[in-house]
Amino acid sequence: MQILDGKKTSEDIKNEIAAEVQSIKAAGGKVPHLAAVLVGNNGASLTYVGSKVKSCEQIGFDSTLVALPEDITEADLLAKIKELNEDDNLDGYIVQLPLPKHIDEEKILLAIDPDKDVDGFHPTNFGRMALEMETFIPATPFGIMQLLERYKVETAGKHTVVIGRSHIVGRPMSILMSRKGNPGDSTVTLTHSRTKNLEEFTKNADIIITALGVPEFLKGDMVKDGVVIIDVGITRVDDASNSKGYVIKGDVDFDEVSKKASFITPVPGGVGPMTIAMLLQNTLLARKIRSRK
Ligand SMILES: Nc1nc(=O)c2c([nH]1)NC[C@@H]1CN(c3ccc(C(=O)N[C@@H](CCC(=O)O)C(=O)O)cc3)C=[N+]21
Repeated sequence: MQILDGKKTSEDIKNEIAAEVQSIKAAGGKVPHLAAVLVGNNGASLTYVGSKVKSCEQIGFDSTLVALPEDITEADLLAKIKELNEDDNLDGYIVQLPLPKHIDEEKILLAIDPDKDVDGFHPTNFGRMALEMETFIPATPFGIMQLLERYKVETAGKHTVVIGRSHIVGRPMSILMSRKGNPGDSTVTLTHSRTKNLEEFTKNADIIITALGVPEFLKGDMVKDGVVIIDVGITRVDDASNSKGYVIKGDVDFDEVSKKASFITPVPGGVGPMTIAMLLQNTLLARKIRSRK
């Protein structure tokens, strides 16, 4: 069994990006600039946005945190987005999800300039991804593809079972694994909350990608020997014995499933850190595309 080490791999990727930033600078070019829009102050969102800002500093990007009040109106948020779209000094930005209930998420995502949409959530970019064109691949799925590539996990002709059909993880993951190329060329089954006899699928899977948010859902008797496990679940579970007051749990019962797996991602330290690295990779791509224009 081999651990797919997202912490280490994300550091490798960040070092590669940092080296590119140095050569951009040496050539007198402009360094990439990423902004994150955060509405309200949800604890997990704050942690995540904070580590993005820290990573930007670490690799030499410019970064801006746009913190807005929980009760901002949809019109004011749209005005802010227009401002970011028009800011020639900014290469890419993300609007941290979920947004407060009084704001229409779809309306916001549609307002983001696709050229600055480093999350890859705009329909233009999602469509480009499905059509195998150059675009911003959503960071979490992109990070998973990088882990599979860098650890040389075989995916061609394999049966990949994705659990969960979210627009951010499950749905794009199912598309990426079925695309031509390596990693890819997989035969994909996309399962979800209405799937009957889920175990029939997981027991026959060569690769399982879970994005469910149910701690330790996937048990040892639900998988076959040699399976490849990608655990995208991150749920904070209260734990008074921990100094933070919580522990982070994945969708996979790691103790049980790791005994049968050929490769497995840990939680924490698996897919999570990769998400941040790939957001930075997308921002570098945004800078390159803008410098061509
Ligand atoms: N517009 C937008 N784009 C996103 O990509 C996006 C989002 N909104 N909203 C929330 C989710 C979640 N997400 C995570 C990224 C990294 C970790 C991460 O680094 N996790 C660490 C643990 C961090 C901790 O202590 O909580 C790990 O797994 O090792 C977690 C979660 C990005 N998301």
